[in-house]
Amino acid sequence: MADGGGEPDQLAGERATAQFDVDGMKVAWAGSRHAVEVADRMARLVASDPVFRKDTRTMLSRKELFKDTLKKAAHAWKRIVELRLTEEEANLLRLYVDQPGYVDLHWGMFVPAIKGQGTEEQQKKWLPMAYKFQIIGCYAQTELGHGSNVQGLETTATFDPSADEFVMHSPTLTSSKWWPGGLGKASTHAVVYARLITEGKDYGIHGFIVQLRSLDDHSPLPGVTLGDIGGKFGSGAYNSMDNGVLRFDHVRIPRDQMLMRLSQVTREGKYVHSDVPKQLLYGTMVYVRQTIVADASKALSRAVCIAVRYSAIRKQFGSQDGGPETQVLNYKTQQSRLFPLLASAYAYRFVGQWLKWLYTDVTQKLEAKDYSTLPEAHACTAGLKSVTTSATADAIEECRKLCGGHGYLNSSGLPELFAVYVPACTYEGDNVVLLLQVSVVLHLVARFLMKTVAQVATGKQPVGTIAYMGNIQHLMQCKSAVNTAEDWLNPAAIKEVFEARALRMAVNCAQNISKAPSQEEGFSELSPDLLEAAVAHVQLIIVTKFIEKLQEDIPGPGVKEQLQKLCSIYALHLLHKHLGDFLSTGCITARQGALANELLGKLYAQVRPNAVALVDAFDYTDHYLGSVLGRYDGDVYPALYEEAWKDPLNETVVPDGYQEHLRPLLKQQLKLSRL
Ligand SMILES: CCCCCCC/C=C/C(=O)SCCNC(=O)CCNC(=O)[C@H](O)C(C)(C)COP(=O)(O)OP(=O)(O)OC[C@H]1O[C@@H](n2cnc3c(N)ncnc32)[C@H](O)[C@@H]1OP(=O)(O)O
Ligand SMILES: Cc1cc2nc3c(=O)[nH]c(=O)nc-3n(C[C@H](O)[C@H](O)[C@H](O)COP(=O)(O)OP(=O)(O)OC[C@H]3O[C@@H](n4cnc5c(N)ncnc54)[C@H](O)[C@@H]3O)c2cc1C
Repeated sequence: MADGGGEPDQLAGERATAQFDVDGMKVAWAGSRHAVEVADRMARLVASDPVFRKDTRTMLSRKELFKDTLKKAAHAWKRIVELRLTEEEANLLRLYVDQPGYVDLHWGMFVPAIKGQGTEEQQKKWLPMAYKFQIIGCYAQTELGHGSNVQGLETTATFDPSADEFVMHSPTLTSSKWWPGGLGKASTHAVVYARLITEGKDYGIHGFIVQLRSLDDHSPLPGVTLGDIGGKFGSGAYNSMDNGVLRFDHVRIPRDQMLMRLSQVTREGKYVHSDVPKQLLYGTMVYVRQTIVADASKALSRAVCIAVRYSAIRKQFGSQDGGPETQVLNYKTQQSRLFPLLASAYAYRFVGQWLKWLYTDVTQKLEAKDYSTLPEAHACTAGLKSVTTSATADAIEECRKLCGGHGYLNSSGLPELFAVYVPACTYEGDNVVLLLQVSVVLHLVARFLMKTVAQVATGKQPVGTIAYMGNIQHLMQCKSAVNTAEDWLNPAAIKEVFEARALRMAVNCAQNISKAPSQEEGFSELSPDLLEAAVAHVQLIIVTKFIEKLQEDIPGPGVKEQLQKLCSIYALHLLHKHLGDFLSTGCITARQGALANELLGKLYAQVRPNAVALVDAFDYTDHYLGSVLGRYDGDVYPALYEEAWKDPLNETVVPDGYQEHLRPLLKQQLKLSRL
């Protein structure tokens, strides 16, 4: 259709210019041919089922939206059972249903908490019921008064040896559980985090399985107060989730409902701690942070897919002499805003795959009672969760702007995507609080290295993602050898400057902290700098994992070449954005910074003919994208026009309220004007 400038064939033309094998890229993105096939099958299953429609979601009231979520969750479960889907297939089906709801917390946190913190006996008792949805569970940790400070939680679980029971109690208003997803209306059970008190002593935070609602009529059990905490940011979006409030008034649970893998309370009330680190109590959060990194690439790639396709369709200016108008994707400014986001989507995908591997490796080691890699798992999940979610939230908003006015319409899919995504910067650990955790590690290592720099060759070397810090003697004084723009294509040149920048920032902080009256004061004063050092370290991890991915065998004509360009764009756009860090730490000269920028411009031009194919490789259905601007066929304008008429405001030609408020006003003004 050429009417008004919308040209669906435009996307076919774009696809024809691709210089690589899109199927091969789909495999690189998904991780394997099998993963592409399963994802594709599940996405189509959801897209073809009318129950899973979501095009009018933002127009529903909160109550309608919540009921719709219950319906979709029940229908998804029915399909999972009927089709005997595997765990992998079921997870994908839920992903493509794309509506936050209680099931996310049931599978994502309640089940993992019992698996990670329950004894074998407890797992045998509770997991089969959870697997069959005979009970629905949530993760009730955060309270009205404390979220980040887990050790500050106030809910109590006091052991009563006369009854062999714990008494769960909310002693203050601020001890009310507040935020847990699925708690408000759906869950029958929760893993509740509370202060364990036995023999008159407070042993700190522990997990307990608590039944909240009757399994007969869903009413709250005696002593339990429950409700939803109220509407949240945006229309549709996370309002499908019943984030809840919970108060206990001396509610009794059997002793064996304390999660006892890490520590136990005996029949007599003795507290016994196993030989495992107490931090394993936080294991569910580590697991979820790892999944959140993988989710960042999904959310970002959706936004980028919409913005790239629409930018290829949208035309503005350039036709004064009667010639064709310019596709906005051809504007260098559009490319320099959009292509780093495209590159980031791929970067987060690969670092997410690596983090999943790391998490699995650490879990296996923990099972063999090797706890040495726990701090690395904590720092990597915390840091990557923080950096990828903050950047993704910003990027979705940038994609909205890249789509001009139409990006602000709900039918573009971008406002809802942003509203659903942005709390990822806060939940599962506020991003600043998590980065400070990373900076503690960096500071300790930097301080240790500064002290031992003379013996570093013989001393204990840092390992894992901080291994580069052991190369302190070289990295503190090296100068980049880049001399031409193309020199920046060398991954070793990139890695060296990213390592030098991260290490020098950490060492600068450690030096400044050591000048403070106390380490605590120094840490507090320097915390804004420590955050930046932590970001530099995490960006280095992402860059390194992208470079390592490119060392693997990546089949398909042109696939690796495209990924190499994206890797360079990812790293060099960070270099450009944080040029101040690179210059002030003396890693590069201003000229080398300018050369990096020069290369970026050339790389954008090389990516341009491949842009649409690079987002096609995400393999998203129109249903999952949920955007008239991002449609696969590019038929944007008729779809926008049609979508407008679905708005409830257009159900009548003359609006409700005309008789009461518009007509009298107009009549009054008419009378006045006749006077
Ligand atoms: C798939 C599901 C869909 C997603 C939906 C999302 C739904 C959202 C759910 C939630 O939000 S659940 C609630 C999440 N809450 C948080 O994330 C709270 C954030 N706070 C914390 O994680 C921690 O308390 C803290 C801020 C990291 C630490 O605070 P503090 O310094 O007071 O620590 P301590 O508790 O005293 O421990 C210190 C010691 O432990 C190490 N450590 C901390 N966390 C971990 C961990 N996760 N794993 C391993 N180790 C950890 C920390 O580094 C210290 O070590 P040392 O220095 O003593 O060696
Ligand atoms: C949509 C959503 C879903 C959620 N789901 C769940 C759930 O299922 N279960 C559950 O238990 N919880 C859940 N939560 C709660 C969530 O985990 C907490 O909100 C989160 O951990 C942040 O804690 P907070 O709210 O106490 O923030 P605060 O810690 O009060 O943060 C407020 C500000 O203080 C700053 N700050 C705090 N501490 C420090 C520090 N030490 N140094 C510097 N700055 C600091 C933060 O950076 C932030 O700017 C959910 C939250 C949201 C928004």
